[in-house]
This record gives sequence, structure tokens and C-alpha cells, in this order.
Amino acid sequence: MSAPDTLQVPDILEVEDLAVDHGVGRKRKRAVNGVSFSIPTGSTLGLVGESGSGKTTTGMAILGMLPIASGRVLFEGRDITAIPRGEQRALGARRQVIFQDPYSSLDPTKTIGYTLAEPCRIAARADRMSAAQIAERQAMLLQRVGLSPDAARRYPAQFSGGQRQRIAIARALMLSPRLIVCDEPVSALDLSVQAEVLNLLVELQRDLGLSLLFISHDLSVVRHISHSIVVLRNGAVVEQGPAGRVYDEPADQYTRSLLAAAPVPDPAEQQARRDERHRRRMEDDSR
Ligand SMILES: Nc1ncnc2c1ncn2[C@@H]1O[C@H](COP(=O)(O)OP(=O)(O)OP(=O)(O)O)[C@@H](O)[C@H]1O
Repeated sequence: MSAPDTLQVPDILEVEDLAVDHGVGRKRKRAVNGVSFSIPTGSTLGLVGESGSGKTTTGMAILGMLPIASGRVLFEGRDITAIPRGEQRALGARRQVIFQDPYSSLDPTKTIGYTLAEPCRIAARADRMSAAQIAERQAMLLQRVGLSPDAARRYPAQFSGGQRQRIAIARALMLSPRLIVCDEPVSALDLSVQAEVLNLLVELQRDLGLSLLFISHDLSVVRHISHSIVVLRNGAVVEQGPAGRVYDEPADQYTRSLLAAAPVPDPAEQQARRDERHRRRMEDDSR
């Protein structure tokens, strides 16, 4: 028997006919309705749509942070809504989140070292690490995201917005997750810093074989990092497919209007920005 031409990689995440509500009683409101998509393992899916379209609600339901009204979410083939409570913790280590505002995950009163160790303290027994292992992993990850190991002794206020987001990324990686939900992780950053953090996420995704659900209201942000795209409108999917197809030949009128509003980055301008950053770094190094 000959080997198959292509290796069949299972999907890390399958969302089937998902519905999620907010509020209770008469104030109950359906925020997400009939949403289905999947993320092939080791790829990035861009979940886009205007404010209020249901992106965060979908992301939080996938992370088990919001109850599901109906539908199924399969993570690594297992229906997460049917997993016994005792096993939810172990699953938590394999799914992490990075928010728009790094302060959501970085307590200003705690050192970076304390914050990075936090996921290890609440992890299931099987994922626990010794203090020495935690320190070693912290140092490795801080370096990987472009910070020096002595950052562990400092506080969030001593870092810029971009550096804080790098710390939030390191924190998300502490327990070696397989899926990271990135909820508008660069929206609060300057354009040049946005590009640096996006590049870091792309490198990490590729080098570590991570799967990313990248939430953004801005189609130009996810353009170069997503393998596939899902467009949400009023809590429902209006378009989905490979990123190249969705950007080049959008089938849906709403997607076309979003694309028209999203500027295509000019490669020459991007290169000029990269050169400028490089020049500044060289200057800093020579001081
Ligand atoms: N905690 C909440 N209580 C009640 N309604 C909510 C709550 N959170 C979100 N909603 C509503 O659910 C819908 C989807 O909101 P959601 O935050 O998921 O959208 P989004 O696409 O992520 O928007 P944004 O980009 O502004 O974050 C909106 O109508 C919103 O008003």
C-alpha cells in the first residue's frame, strides 16, 4: 500500500453550530448564533468582524469562560462541554488567551516573575513544575519574546505597552499550550510596535507549531498572519475560507465593505519602518 500524498492533520478545534447568550431572564440576549468553523492544527484562523459582531463571545466560549447555549466545541477531538469538571483544569493548560490590554493579565502590584508563574500555580497536578523548572522556563521564554531574564524581578509599569504584551505572550506560553486565543492583542499598540508583536506571534506560531485563533476588527491586521478567515456579522458567520481567497475574491458584500475600509499595508512603507527600527536598535546598542 502506498503512503497518502498529503498528511491528514486533525483539526485542533471544531466549532459546531455554536450559540451563546448574554444576560439572564428577560434580559437574555443571543450574541452568537449557529457559528461553525474549524482550525487545522498548527494554523492561524483570523476571526474578524465589526464591534459587537460576537468575536470575543465566541473566543470566550471556546476557552470555556462562557457557557454555551447550544452546539458543540471540540478541542483536540473532545467535546469540551461534556468534559467532567475535574478534568477542565488539565484542559485549561492547553488553551490560553492573550487580551488586548496586557494589564488584564498583568497585575501591576506583582512582579513579572510572579505573574509568569501564575498559570503554573493553578495548573492541574500533571502540569505542575518545581520552582527551579518555573525559573528556568521563565528565563527561556522572556528571552524568546525579546526581554532580558532580569525582567522577572521588575513590575509591569516599568515596561512599555509592546513589552507588556510580550510578557503576556510569555505568560500564555508557560504551560506549553496547543491553542492560543489572541483577542485584539495589538489593537492598543502603536503601528510600528503592532508589526513587531505580530511578527513575534507569527514566529512563535510557526516555530512551536501553535494554533492561533486571532480575533480582530481590523482585516488589515490579520491579513498576513492568518491561514484561514471567518467573518462574523451580528453573531453569525457571513463568510469563511482560506485567507488568500477571502481577501482576493470575497464572496460576501459585508466582507467586501470591511475590506474596502481596511488599508492594504504598503510593503515599501513597512520596509522603511523596519529599517528605522533597526537603525534605532543599532544606535541604542552602540551607546
Ligand atoms: N457581558 C455582556 N452582557 C450583555 N451583553 C453582552 C456582554 N458582552 C457582550 N455583549 C453583547 O454581545 C454582542 C457580542 O459582543 P462581543 O463582545 O462578543 O462582540 P465583539 O465582536 O467581540 O465586539 P468588540 O470588537 O467590540 O469587542 C454585542 O451585542 C454585545 O453588546
